[in-house]
Amino acid sequence: MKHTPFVSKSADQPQKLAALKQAWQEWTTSPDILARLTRRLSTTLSLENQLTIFAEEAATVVPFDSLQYRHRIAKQDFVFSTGLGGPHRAEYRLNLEGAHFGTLTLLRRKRFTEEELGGIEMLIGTAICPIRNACQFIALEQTARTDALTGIPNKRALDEDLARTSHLSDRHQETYSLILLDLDHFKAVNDIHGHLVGDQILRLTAESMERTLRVSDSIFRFGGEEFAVLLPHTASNEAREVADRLREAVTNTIFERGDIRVGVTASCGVSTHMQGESAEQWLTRADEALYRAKREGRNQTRISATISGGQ
Ligand SMILES: Nc1nc2c(ncn2[C@@H]2O[C@H](COP(=O)(O)OP(=O)(O)OP(=O)(O)O)[C@@H](O)[C@H]2O)c(=O)[nH]1
Repeated sequence: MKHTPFVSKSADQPQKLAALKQAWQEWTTSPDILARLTRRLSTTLSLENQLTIFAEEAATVVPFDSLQYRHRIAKQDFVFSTGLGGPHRAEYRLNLEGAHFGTLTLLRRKRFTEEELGGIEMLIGTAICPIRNACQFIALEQTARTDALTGIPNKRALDEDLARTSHLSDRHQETYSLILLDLDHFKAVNDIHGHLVGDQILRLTAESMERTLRVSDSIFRFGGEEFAVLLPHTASNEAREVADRLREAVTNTIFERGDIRVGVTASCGVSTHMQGESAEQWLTRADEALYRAKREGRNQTRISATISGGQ
């Protein structure tokens, strides 16, 4: 067990505690803008909230017409903008310890004075560490939602999106379908050609599926050789067509190296969200349909039965 040393009370502890109490009162009620900005920024890791706070506080000392921020985080553009802009701009590249954390621009109809520019720099100097933390938090969240092998969203991302989509489907009576696609006899591919070839086929499969889908559709790596596709505004018949197109794309994806040519087929299970159904129940129905596609010979699509019937 870890030994915790006994800490003796120092004689001046009451004074220290009183000083702490006073510092706390000053900290929480301080009219000092930098203290207030620091305190407010420390309450959130959301980059959007931080930029809103920054804009609010900055506007109290340097009025502006628009604040814009842009940064590319984890391969995605993050853009934030308030107001309508103006011809004069004060633009800052946010750099800290050799890394870049976006570009922040203030726009105004009236020219900025030197004093105002100095003031903005002080505010940015105060905000840059929290902004760096928020950028890194977004990047970490993105990594946690991404499959390392294929670079597409992973099962965690699917679970989150399915829960949100079930909710949306119930609230707005919108039609969402889910496809589970599983490569056929993939174990044999690994056994015959090795795991590295198997990995490459999984990457190629993900790429060709992505190319086949609409921008509004989302693809996930659900498990080892299993993918999921979420289709908004899509009923089961249309989803079956998409599933068949995906299977065709997979079949046409051939791995080639030297004399080796490896192709795979895929089976699909489709389910369309039913009112009141949980994400888990929805996913289970797609999985049952996939199981039927496998059992009935593979390289085919099966649709989960709904109230109006299925096949
Ligand atoms: N190369 C590679 N193989 C994987 C990965 N994840 C899972 N697999 C393999 O995928 C195979 C899945 O095998 P099974 O579950 O028996 O399924 P199957 O051989 O595709 O057969 P059916 O699904 O019934 O058609 C196993 O050999 C796993 O090792 C991966 O990331 N890379």
